[in-house]
Amino acid sequence: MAGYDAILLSSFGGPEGQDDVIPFLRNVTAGKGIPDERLEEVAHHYRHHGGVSPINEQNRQLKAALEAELAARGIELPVYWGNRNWAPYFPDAIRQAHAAGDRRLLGLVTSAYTSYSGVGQYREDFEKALATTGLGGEVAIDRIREYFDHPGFIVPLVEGVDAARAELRAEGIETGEIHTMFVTHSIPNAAAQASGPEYGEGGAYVAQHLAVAQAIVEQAAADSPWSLVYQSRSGDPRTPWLEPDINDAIAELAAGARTKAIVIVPIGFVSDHMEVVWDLDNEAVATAGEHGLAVRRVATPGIHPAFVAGLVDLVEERLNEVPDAERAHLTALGPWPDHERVGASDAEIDAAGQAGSAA
Ligand SMILES: CC1=C(CCC(=O)O)c2cc3nc(cc4[nH]c(cc5[nH]c(cc1n2)c(C)c5CCC(=O)O)c(CCC(=O)O)c4C)C(CCC(=O)O)=C3C
Ligand SMILES: [Fe+2]
Repeated sequence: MAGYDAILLSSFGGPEGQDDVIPFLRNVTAGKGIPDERLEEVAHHYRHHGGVSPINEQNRQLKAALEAELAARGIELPVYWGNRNWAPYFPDAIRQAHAAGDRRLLGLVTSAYTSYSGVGQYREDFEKALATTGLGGEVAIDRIREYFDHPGFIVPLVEGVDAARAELRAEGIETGEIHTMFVTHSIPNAAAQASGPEYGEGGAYVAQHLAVAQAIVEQAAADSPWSLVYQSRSGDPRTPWLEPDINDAIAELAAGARTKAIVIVPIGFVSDHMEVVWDLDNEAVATAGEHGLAVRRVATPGIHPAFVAGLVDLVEERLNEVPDAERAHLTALGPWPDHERVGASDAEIDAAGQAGSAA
């Protein structure tokens, strides 16, 4: 059995009051060239919600749910929580783990797909946090694989699609009149390509989302039209990002005679955070209404028991060093490979441990 001492729940972080909004946005956008206009617009989304992003509370709940599931399975691993952009920050979480004697951390990232934001940047975050704390020779962080096609992630979405379609049919809308619209975060075309050029146009990022949409359509037996669309673009307007935008896609669908309702399925995010409650529940739902379409927005996995259980399955997969051939996955792309360790080697950890106990 591979040795791990603890889980590091790793996330984005969000503001928890009006005074946090601008400092948070400065953390997110440091050196990224987001236009001021876009920042003001995004600040307004947070301001409208009292300056509070839902994401931290969702992570507190996820941490508690993971702890309960681990305890129920008799797995004695503490869960630490660290973020990229807001407290509790990664260096604090790592210091806390180290102080408790925990050295080998298994990073559980709240991001299901391959992208710079979801993978490369977390790796850099871990490296920076180990450098900041000076613990790079004593603490190791292994990261759990991308879990976009793990049943724990897909099953809650299938349930949501089923329920939304049943509701619409109960209102007299026929199956063929319902369009299932899968939506994820737009990223620059070049960034999508860089996520895995061997996967063709749009790289691994687009390939993974298309595969997830297809898997959900199959499992939900949603035999009506569907598409993959994008939300929340930012950056310089002259830079090409993944399209179509969800609002444009809704307007185009409404122009045809066939569609009477859309089911919006946010497959890009693991919880209902600000991009979901603002860009989807506010803007996209309003766009659908303006075009006379009925609309349902499916919940993200959040703390659905199947998702929590799936995450703990992913932890067990690493603890038990389960071979690739036996790893759960629902698309032909999976199981996605594990990542290289960040920080200390086992030999360094053992050596530092002995030095510590000798002192
Ligand atoms: C792929 C992806 C994920 C999913 C994977 C992952 O989880 O990482 C994600 C998650 C999130 N993004 C979030 C918030 C923001 N993202 C921004 C900016 C950007 N995101 C991008 C992509 C992604 N973002 C990109 C290409 C940019 C442009 C600048 C850049 O190249 O980085 C900005 C700046 C303003 C703006 O441009 O919108 C904000 C405030 C929150 C927290 C929400 C809350 O508070 O509830 C979460 C979970
Ligand atoms: Fe983002």
